[in-house]
Amino acid sequence: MYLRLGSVPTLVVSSGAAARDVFKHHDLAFSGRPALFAATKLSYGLLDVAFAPHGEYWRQARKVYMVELLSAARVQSFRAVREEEVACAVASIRSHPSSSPVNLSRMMLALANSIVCRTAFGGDGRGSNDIDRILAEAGELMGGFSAGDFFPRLRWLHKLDGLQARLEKVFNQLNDLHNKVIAQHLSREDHDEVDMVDLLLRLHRNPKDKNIIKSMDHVKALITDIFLAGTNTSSATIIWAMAELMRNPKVMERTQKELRQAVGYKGKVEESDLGNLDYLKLVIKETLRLHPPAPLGISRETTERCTVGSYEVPAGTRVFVNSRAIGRDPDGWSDPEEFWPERFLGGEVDFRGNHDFCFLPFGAGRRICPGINFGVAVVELALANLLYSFDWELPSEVHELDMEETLGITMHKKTPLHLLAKLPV
Ligand code: HEM
Repeated sequence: MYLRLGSVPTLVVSSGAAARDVFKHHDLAFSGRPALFAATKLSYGLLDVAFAPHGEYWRQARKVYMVELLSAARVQSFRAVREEEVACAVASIRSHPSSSPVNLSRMMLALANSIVCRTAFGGDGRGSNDIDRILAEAGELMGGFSAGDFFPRLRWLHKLDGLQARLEKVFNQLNDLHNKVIAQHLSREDHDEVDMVDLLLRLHRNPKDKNIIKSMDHVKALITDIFLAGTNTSSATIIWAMAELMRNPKVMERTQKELRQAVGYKGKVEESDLGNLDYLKLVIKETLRLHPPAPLGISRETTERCTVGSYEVPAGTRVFVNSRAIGRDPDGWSDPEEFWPERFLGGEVDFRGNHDFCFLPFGAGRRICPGINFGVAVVELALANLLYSFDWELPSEVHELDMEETLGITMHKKTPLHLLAKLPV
């Protein structure tokens, strides 16, 4: 679909066939990102990965993520943090009166925030309402509408409409938070537990890598990315999965049966159990097909002119890959609107867009999400423990769950998910 949004030519990729053409034949040309108003400020002038223009800095900074911060081994090293935080969330649900519904949406966002906070900043990650508030505001500004992004010549308007002032305020709060955390890290002695700030400061001190992490602004920008890309996406996925399971009791029953048989009576699901939970993994894939938490990804921009199908796409075109529409494309999926995890049996469809490009919850190509291991680890462990530890019921006044979605960079369930948690008999 080709549109003109304001003065910006815009292409929306909304079928598996079009996505295949883009990512198989033109991935390089589609690897740019537009320099959006809020993102440019909050990323310290595009020193992050998610919004950095395609080029040498982005390549090197992304390598820092892939090798140092988000590799499978590094994600594994944060296992204790995930297990402790999930256990804490389960304990808090247990202590909640069973006759009153739990606000799972709020709880899962707090859980994702604590996990990301502890892996990035160290410490206990809790009692950080300030961080949650700053991140929520920053995320809202990143995903919100800004006229200057569609009429670049009118960016000066944001001095008058309050957007610039709001952005400055949130940026300063974020920056103060980073300064505090960095100062704490620089002043402490050698210690065993290593967090992401430690790793980036080490790279900053290492002369070999000095050309990548040149300044503290680079450290702050890379950590900001992890927060903004890693919290809402994981919590939204857990909530959509729980909502679908409530609407599909047979799938719920099968998932819980698998879990309780595989884990037995030990009282909690540990990461070492996840390898035996094949059906749970199908449920997560099916959730991401129907409800990709970043349904339009992060907007891209073509770096050169190219031809997609029979259409000329000029350089500088803004591009959205609509993974929500692609996941429901009737040419790629039978009964696409149905929640049916068994469709993924056989396992050849993975998260990396290798199924005729009909399943792209993490994007595809050079700019595919580098946080897949991290995000999936959080979603699997949290969901497994919620389903193992409790039987879930709708509050008596709710007869059917509404599945309305929010608009924005992250697609949440519009009304928070409130459920009754019962201890299994
Ligand atoms: C369920 C969880 C997640 C989903 C569904 C998700 C989805 C996405 C999507 C759709 C993109 C855009 C890719 C593209 O342009 O093709 C993206 C990019 C990105 N994600 Fe994720 N994400 C998740 C979790 C995470 C986590 C946990 C982190 C970090 C800890 C992370 C970090 C990033 C970064 C840095 C980018 C930008 C990559 C680049 O521009 O090179 N994401 N993600």
